Amino acid sequence: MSDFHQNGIITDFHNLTRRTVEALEQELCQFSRRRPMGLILPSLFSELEGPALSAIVDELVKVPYLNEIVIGLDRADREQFLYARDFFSRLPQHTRILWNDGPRLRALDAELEEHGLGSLEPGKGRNVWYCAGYMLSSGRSTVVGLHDCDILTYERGLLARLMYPVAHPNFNYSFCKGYYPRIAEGKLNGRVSRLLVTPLLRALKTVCGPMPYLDYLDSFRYPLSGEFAMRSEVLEGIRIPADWGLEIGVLSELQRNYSLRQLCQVDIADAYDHKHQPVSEDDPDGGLNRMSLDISKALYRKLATQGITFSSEDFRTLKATYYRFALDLIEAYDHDATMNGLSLDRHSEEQAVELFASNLLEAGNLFMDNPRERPFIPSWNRVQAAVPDLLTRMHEAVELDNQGKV
Ligand SMILES: O=C(O)[C@H](O)COP(=O)(O)O
Repeated sequence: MSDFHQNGIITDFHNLTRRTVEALEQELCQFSRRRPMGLILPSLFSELEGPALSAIVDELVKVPYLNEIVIGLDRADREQFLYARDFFSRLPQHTRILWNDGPRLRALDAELEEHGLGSLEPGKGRNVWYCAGYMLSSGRSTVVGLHDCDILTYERGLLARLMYPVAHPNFNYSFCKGYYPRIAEGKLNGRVSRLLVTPLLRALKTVCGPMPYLDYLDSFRYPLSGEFAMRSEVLEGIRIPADWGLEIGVLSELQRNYSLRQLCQVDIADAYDHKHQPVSEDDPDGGLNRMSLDISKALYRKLATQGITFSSEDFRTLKATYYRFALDLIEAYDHDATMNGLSLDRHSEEQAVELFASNLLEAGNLFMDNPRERPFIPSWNRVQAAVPDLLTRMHEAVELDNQGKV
């Protein structure tokens, strides 16, 4: 049961009374008449074969207020796309699959590249971006939700709670981020969020001095969660990073483009579990190793846009400050876990912190060597200015693919 604390920066929606999903859905059905709702599911083909997605679809079948579901399907060949059509066909909502690797969408991607707007690395960021474009072209939803496809603890109440603050016709929120504790099998998870992002934000406040931007990011209880809901116009204006900086990038764009009174977060689950990536100490291109590099670079780039300059000495100071904050937090997490009858492997937590600390320096070097590196995908506003009919053609391409003309 959560408390009712408000952090004074963004509004926090708690779960104080455990309302039933049916009660929430009844209201959402009414809201949907004024604010039609859609859902984006960024998925890898491999997730169709994993343990989570089939159960997620079983829950979505029962959701009565959604107008459309758009699935972005990555890493699928023709047979796999056809299998996916079958897999999602039991959804009663208006459902479309974006076959990102199919010839039609590939051709549009190549066209964007010719305009200097493409050449994006495949990944969740790019997948979400294309789904957003499709949603804009379909015009069916004014409120759009998004969640990962590897959630093992999925219940449709999670979606209802995520959509509610943005869907309520009398509320003026443009964006809502979900939060939850990542706990499973008696363990505290969420390693990058707990051991990198939180202590890094606090260290940056010490090294760079107080900044509203850092307080804002730190006010999110789970800044890396992949679950959010927004008004559809948000999709047109934001520039999303294509790499693991996606979540930090989205939050940063929201702070730039909206008043804080239009942003909120919501408690969406008592416990959340998903597919865990390895730390990958020896592979800077994989697992949490890569994630921590991308996130650190995303933060440095954003701070640079706020007028902060960094030198090598600053990165060394940041590393030392971060390390101290992170060790103190491990102690707090450990004690909290103990009282809750959970466990925490302090040795592997400290090993992860050592890796993240050295990645802060590495990310600093990469940032200084190549400050112009921009993993950002252009906003849809810009794409529409450059290629005005692209969204219409993308809509047609998706329709043909979904009719099975492949
Ligand atoms: O949210 C996070 O911190 C990362 O996605 C890692 O999560 P995990 O430790 O639960 O795998």
